[in-house]
Amino acid sequence: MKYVSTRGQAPALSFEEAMLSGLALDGGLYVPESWPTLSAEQIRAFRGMSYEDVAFAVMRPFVGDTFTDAEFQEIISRAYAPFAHVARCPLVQLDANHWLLELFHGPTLAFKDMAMQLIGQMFEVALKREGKRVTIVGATSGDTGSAAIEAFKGLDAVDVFILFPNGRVSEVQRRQMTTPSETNVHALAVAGDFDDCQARLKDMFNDHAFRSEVSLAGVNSINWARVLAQVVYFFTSATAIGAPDRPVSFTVPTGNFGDIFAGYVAKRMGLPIDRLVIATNQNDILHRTVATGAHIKEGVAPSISPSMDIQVSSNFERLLFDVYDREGAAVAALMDELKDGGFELSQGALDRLRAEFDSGRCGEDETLAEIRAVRERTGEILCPHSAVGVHVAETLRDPSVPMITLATAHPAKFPDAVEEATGLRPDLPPHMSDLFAKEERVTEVSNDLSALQTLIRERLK
Ligand SMILES: Cc1ncc(COP(=O)(O)O)c(C=O)c1O
Ligand SMILES: N[C@@H](CCOP(=O)(O)O)C(=O)O
Repeated sequence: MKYVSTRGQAPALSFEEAMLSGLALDGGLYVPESWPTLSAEQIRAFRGMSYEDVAFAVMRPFVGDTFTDAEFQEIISRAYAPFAHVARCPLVQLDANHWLLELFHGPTLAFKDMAMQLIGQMFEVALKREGKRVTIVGATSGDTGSAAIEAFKGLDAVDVFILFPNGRVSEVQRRQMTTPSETNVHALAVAGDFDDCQARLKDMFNDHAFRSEVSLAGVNSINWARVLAQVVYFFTSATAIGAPDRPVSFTVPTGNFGDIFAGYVAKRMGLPIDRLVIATNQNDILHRTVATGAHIKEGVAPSISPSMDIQVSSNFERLLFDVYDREGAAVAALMDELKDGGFELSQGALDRLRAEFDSGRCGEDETLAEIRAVRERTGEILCPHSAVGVHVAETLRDPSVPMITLATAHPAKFPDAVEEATGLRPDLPPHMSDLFAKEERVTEVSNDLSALQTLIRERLK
């Protein structure tokens, strides 16, 4: 399996090369050159299998000869061992035909662990074998950063720098990033929003001299391996409630479009998904795009679901590549227009988008009301991101088709919003009970590429 850039101007790479290099040299994102498929019989056999065994079967066709089967099985088993739930990500029933997929039982309490724990193991094996050392730089609106730090802290072959928007993550998220004492971890509070952090990260990748000087690597969903690992739970959850013998729909709280793109990949691989529903908070560029065909940036407005405070949705580029018939030049032209504010989808591309995706938006008051309503109706306590998902799912779903909404973070990461909605302040689990007692280590930086590069160079000395 080879990986090609969405902008069509970078060399095709193997899985290992794509994983270790992150962004393509032409500024595009790597995608598989074709979508491998699984038969209905293969998918049906996932029922009753362990998460790890399904993960192996789903991801194997993408990995090529980067890992032997035995090596890959070992990597998967080490990745999911620290999860607090035997199912890794259990389904919880909300009503007769609506389920929550709880993706927050990993060490940092967000769905990012589902992929990041695996990537940590894959990087470790690949770097050891190649005798390489890398500098990981990540951009985060709160959850990717803590998951990356957890997965890579203390590793000899890696330094990890995380850019987060100063003052725009929850206190739990910030402390998860600033309290680890391992010296290979560097938390950088950037004067800007998440889009600024992600833009500076991409600038670093596009500065080819800097990129090779520091052996830059990325673990955001820029990295194909991140998206791939997230495909697995669409299979485990859908087969648990009857796929492939009945179609299932998914609602995904969306920001950078990585998680829902993973659902799209599962569908391309043969999983019978009826609708993929994009759920946004008030930062609703993706909802506006589906509704109107115009993909126009507006400023990021801070919300109570801060991890989705994103207007430049990186992985939307991967979808554009497919809906524009895999023409890199067309995608590159759209990305140029986006720098200047946005673009209009062609009618053909919009039709293809709407053939797969529905979308909805959930405002601040609706988010609080949804947390309250679900608590009263079912006893479940949702984080604000998951509440955005449930609200949109309830508004749009066809009651005759089973709906699975992704619950992307533990409510204790966002206690203020949960308390405002329900009067209850959720507790952190025991392994994080000393989070507020630990000393923080953080560097405040301006939203400036060369300042960031200088800081990274100095820290690496
Ligand atoms: C808790 C939470 N929910 C939802 C999202 C949105 O996921 P994606 O960026 O893959 O669309 C994120 C981060 O992006 C998140 O941290
Ligand atoms: N919500 C994310 C934003 C980055 O997304 P990624 O999937 O590209 O890593 C976060 O919490 O950091």
